[in-house]
Amino acid sequence: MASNVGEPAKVYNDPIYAGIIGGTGLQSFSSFVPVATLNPTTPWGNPSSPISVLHYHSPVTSTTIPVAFLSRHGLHHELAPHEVPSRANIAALRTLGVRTIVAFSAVGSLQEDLKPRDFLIPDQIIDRTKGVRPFTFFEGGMVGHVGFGDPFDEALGKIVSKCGHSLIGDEVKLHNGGTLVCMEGPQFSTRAESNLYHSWGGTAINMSVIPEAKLAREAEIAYQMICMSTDYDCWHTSEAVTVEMVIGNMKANADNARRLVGAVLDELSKEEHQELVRAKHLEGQVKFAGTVTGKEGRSKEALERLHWLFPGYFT
Ligand SMILES: CSC[C@H]1O[C@H](OP(=O)(O)O)[C@H](O)[C@@H]1O
Ligand SMILES: Nc1ncnc2[nH]cnc12
Repeated sequence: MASNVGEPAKVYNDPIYAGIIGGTGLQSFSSFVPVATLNPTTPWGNPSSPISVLHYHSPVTSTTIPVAFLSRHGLHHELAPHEVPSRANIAALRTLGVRTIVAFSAVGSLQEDLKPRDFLIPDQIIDRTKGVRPFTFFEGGMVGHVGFGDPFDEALGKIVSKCGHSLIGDEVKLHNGGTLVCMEGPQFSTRAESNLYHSWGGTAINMSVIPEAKLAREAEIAYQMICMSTDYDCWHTSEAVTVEMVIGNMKANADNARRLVGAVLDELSKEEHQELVRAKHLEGQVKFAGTVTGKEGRSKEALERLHWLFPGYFT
């Protein structure tokens, strides 16, 4: 509930089905109305940042929907890609009710056609992280295997793809489909690596989609990343990527990101998408995917953690 003294409240009692994860250059969403600031804790620690509950009023459906916003690298970008507590982020969002996440990322382009400031809705991932980030909820005495052949949610991806009309600027394009390479970082790629990813047909590169997308799948959350191209990495003949380049292009494009989210929320607030926003198509999947471990082999600690995330799923 919103407090009436001008400050956002510290609790919010209604379910929040839609979540936004902001990345580099997108640490807040000031165009929506802040109604609560939540500081949840989880069995996997604290999320990257407080979670802001924002109200979005859709001019298309004349409804107001609550959205949970979380800043991936912290409020001031203090967390490196390998330090992002993705399990806590996804677990905290799920526990608030979130079943649909649109996640933003600044990416380097691996193909000529994807120009800096263009948007990309990827549909595949190549994982080049190094295994140093915690990447599953299922460990320590409870094994689980979820499908990840299509790492993004197809239905949600289609909705986001339909919203390209919201972007302004003659040159700005929204590209549908493509392969996102996720590297470990925090250093950018070598030129040999960048050439390799380009030759593989990778579309873009970042340091964030793994393990976020894997954990969202484990948490039965429909997840789509929206990539904003900021540079041509270093395979291209133009100037090699620098942080200034990334931040500069992100700042220039932040308005477009907000417009795109507005258009996506206009769609998601339609009656016909209510099952999707609640990820009804994913509900219960993990109950079966997570029953590999026989009852005698299940550890009490793992069961307790999973019970927190999926009450009633595992005994
Ligand atoms: C600041 S350049 C590299 C950094 O930018 C991207 O962050 P995010 O995905 O959170 O927007 C990329 O993944 C790297 O973490
Ligand atoms: N070139 C690049 N490599 C990895 N992550 C990035 N994020 C933005 N540009 C990037």
